[in-house]
Amino acid sequence: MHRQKQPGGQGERGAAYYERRPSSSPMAFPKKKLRGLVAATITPMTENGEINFSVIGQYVDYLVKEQGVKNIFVNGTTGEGLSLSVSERRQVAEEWVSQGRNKLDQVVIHVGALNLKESQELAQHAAEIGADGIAVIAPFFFKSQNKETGFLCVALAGLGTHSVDQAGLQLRNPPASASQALGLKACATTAQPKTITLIDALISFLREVAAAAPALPFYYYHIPSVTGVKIRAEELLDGIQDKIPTFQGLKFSDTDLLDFGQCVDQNHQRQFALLFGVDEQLLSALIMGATGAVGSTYNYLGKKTNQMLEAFEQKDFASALSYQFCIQRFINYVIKLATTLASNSEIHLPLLPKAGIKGVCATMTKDNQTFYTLMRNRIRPADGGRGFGVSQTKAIMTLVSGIPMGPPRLPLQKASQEFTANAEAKLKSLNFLSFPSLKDGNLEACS
Ligand SMILES: CC(=O)N[C@@H]([C@@H](O)[C@H](O)[C@H](O)CO)[C@@H](O)CC(=O)C(=O)O
Repeated sequence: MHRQKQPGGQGERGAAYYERRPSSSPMAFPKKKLRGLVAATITPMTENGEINFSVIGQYVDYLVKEQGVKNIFVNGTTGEGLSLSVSERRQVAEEWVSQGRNKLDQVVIHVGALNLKESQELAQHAAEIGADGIAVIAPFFFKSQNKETGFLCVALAGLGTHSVDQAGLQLRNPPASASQALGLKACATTAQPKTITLIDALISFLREVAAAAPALPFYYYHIPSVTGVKIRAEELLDGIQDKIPTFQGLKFSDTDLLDFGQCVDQNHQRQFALLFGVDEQLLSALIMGATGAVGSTYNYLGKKTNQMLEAFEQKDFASALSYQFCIQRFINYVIKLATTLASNSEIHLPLLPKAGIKGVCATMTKDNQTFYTLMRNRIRPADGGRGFGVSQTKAIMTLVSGIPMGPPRLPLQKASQEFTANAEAKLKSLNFLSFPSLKDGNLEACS
């Protein structure tokens, strides 16, 4: 990033030191492609839930010096972007850009929101403060839907082109009487159904946001488990640059490797950055052709994951696999731990002792066992639907980095002390608190 202090910046803080790039100027291609690890940054908070800007400078240094991570993704899922006000999102973006100057390679700001105006405002702001890219999730309250909009009537002599839809009717095969009533006699026989797909509608939204920052690379942030917008990313990619000229890539936070593989397969000219977002499966995605990765664990397992990338690069697949398995052991442990603790603390049933569900089940009737199993499977932390969420990431990062990340915003709940103690013991047993190399004989620690 090449930012200079300049007077007249329009940052939220009225700061005079943000380089301004006119957001209407065309993007200077080719821009340096986003590669390698990208940490999905946490938004540090004080114990009373306010943003703790004071530690962001220290956080940048930690990522660069201790984890070897020089790209960041701000205000995403891990950063609780959707739990912050627009004003807070602007301030957080400014602080990361400012603190990252001359230290970080790329700062991508997630500007997705439930409404277009806010997204556009944030996109424009990201351009003004000199961010390196913007990313957008699919809006998930009013989701776009597949919709047949009616009938395009083609080549109607004497009538021009009309559609039944324009007249407010949505009939699949309009009877002649309907067409006659509309004065569209020829339409009934020449009409073609016109379908606006969910993807078309989503792209229309994304295009409008991208247009608000035409000088910035644009990334689509695909995270269907959280948004519920279950499109196939490969379909979105088809011809995308014709529709969004600033499109530069995809952040793929999903486990569907068929879909991801097909994204890579159609990226013939290798023009897009295809960034994988499921940290525990990164090696599989690298084999498929991922060009980089965005994730929460790179905040504190960046060094370990970089070792995996290096081994992969050198075609030392056995070592790469060992690193991936080590990382999986930790993530798998945390998923199970968080899920079990959530079950124990959220079900207030008289029979539940400290021993946990397993212990209870041994002494239960079959019906009760089934009930507990059902409850256990239903209970998940609110963030992401699985055991690994923002609360856990904040607790682990605090532990590993020593930088206080604070609690998450409501409705998320702070991870319990029990969680933190167990996670710490696991990190120690895996030697993850000192990040040694596998090649130095630490394989045992991971096994
Ligand atoms: C659902 C979720 O939060 N996924 C994480 C992963 O990094 C995830 O924490 C990790 O793979 C552990 O499961 C990222 O994809 C999210 C992310 O990049 C972001 O915070 O924007």
